[in-house]
Amino acid sequence: MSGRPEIAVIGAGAWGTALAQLVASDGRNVLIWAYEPEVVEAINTDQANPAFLKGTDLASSIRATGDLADLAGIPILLAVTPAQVLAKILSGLADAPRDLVLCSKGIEAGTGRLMNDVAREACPASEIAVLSGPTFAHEVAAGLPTAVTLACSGGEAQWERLMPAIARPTFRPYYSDDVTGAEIGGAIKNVLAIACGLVDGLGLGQNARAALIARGYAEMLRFGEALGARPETLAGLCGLGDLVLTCSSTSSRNFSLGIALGEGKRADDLMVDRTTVAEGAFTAPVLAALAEDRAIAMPIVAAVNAILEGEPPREVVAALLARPLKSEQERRP
Ligand SMILES: NC(=O)c1ccc[n+]([C@@H]2O[C@H](COP(=O)([O-])OP(=O)(O)OC[C@H]3O[C@@H](n4cnc5c(N)ncnc54)[C@H](O)[C@@H]3O)[C@@H](O)[C@H]2O)c1
Ligand SMILES: O=P(O)(O)OC[C@H](O)CO
Repeated sequence: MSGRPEIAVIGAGAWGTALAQLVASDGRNVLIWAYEPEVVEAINTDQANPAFLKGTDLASSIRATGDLADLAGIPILLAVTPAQVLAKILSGLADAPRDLVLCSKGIEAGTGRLMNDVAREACPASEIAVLSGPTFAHEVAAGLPTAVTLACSGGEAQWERLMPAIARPTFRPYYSDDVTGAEIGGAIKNVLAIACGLVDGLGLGQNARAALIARGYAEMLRFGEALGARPETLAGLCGLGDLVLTCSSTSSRNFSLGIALGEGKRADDLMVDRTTVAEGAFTAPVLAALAEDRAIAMPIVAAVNAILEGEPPREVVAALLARPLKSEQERRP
C-alpha cells in the first residue's frame, strides 16, 4: 500500500473483510483492524483471511493492523465488530470528527442500547451512519449484486461524502436518514431467523415459516414504532429485505442455529465453541426484556428467547399456537 488509507474497517470477521474488499475494489487504500494477531498476519502476508472469509484473494491495497491507534486521522471508519464488543472497541479509539459507519446488527445486552447509541456515547465527535440490508459476506466479496440501506444521521451532506467511498457497480446503497429504523431491522431479523430455522429443524413446514416471517415482521414494526423508527424504513432493504434473506437460507448463521435447536441440540452446547457470531442469540434476551418492559407484543421473540434459555421447542411452539385468536392488526399478544 502506498499513501495514507482513506477508509478503515474495524473488525476482520466475514463482513468486515468483505466490506474491505468491496471498498478496495476501485484501488482505494484500506486499513483493517483485526482482533486476532494471526488474522493481521494472514492479511499482511498472504492477502487472505482464511479464518473468517475463506477463498477470497484480498486486494493488494488492503493492509491490516492490530493497533487501533493506527486508525487516527482516517476520515471514514466502518465499524463491523460483533454488537456486544462494539462499546469496548470504540472506547479504544481517539475521538475525532469523522464518519463512523455502523455495520453490526444487534442490541447491547445489559443496557438495551442500539449501536448508534453506543457509538454516540463513545465517539461524540463522529457523525454516525448505519449500513444494513440483505448482505451475505461471501456474496459481496464475490462481487455479486447487492443493495443496502445507508442511513445517515448527517443527512444528505454525509451521504454525498460516503457515496464515493461505498457505492460500487454491483453494490447499491439507498439513502435514508432513519438511523434507528435501519438498525432495528437488522437486529430483529436475526432473532426471527432463529425462529425460522427452528421451524425447519422441527419439520413444521413452509406454511409455518411464511407465517413466522409475516407475524415476525409485525413484531418488528411494533417495536420500531415504539422506538421512533419509520415503518417505510422497515419495509425496505434493512428490514423486510434482510428478513427474507436471513429467514430462508442456511448461509445465515442465525437460521442455522435455529435448525440445530429445532433438531434438539442445546443452546449452551451450540454457543460454547463458536468462532463466528450468531447475533440473534445475544439480541433475543435483551429484545424480549425491552418488549416486556414497554408492553410491546412480541410473542415470537419471546418464544425464541425461551428456547435459547432451554425450554423444549415443541412445548414453546404449542404455547405460541394456543394463544387466543384475534384480529391480524391486534397489538396485544
Ligand atoms: N457475515 C455476514 O454476512 C454479515 C453481514 C451483515 C452484517 N453482519 C454483522 O457484522 C457483525 C460482524 O459479523 P461477522 O460476520 O463479520 O463476524 P464473524 O462471525 O465472521 O467473526 C467473528 C468476529 O468477532 C470478532 N471477535 C470475537 N471476539 C472478539 C472480542 N472479544 N473483541 C473483538 N472482536 C472479537 C472476531 O475477531 C471476528 O471479527 C455482526 O454484527 C453481524 O451481524 C454480518
Ligand atoms: O449469517 P447471519 O444470520 O448473521 O446473517 C448475515 C447477514 O446479516 C445477512 O444480511
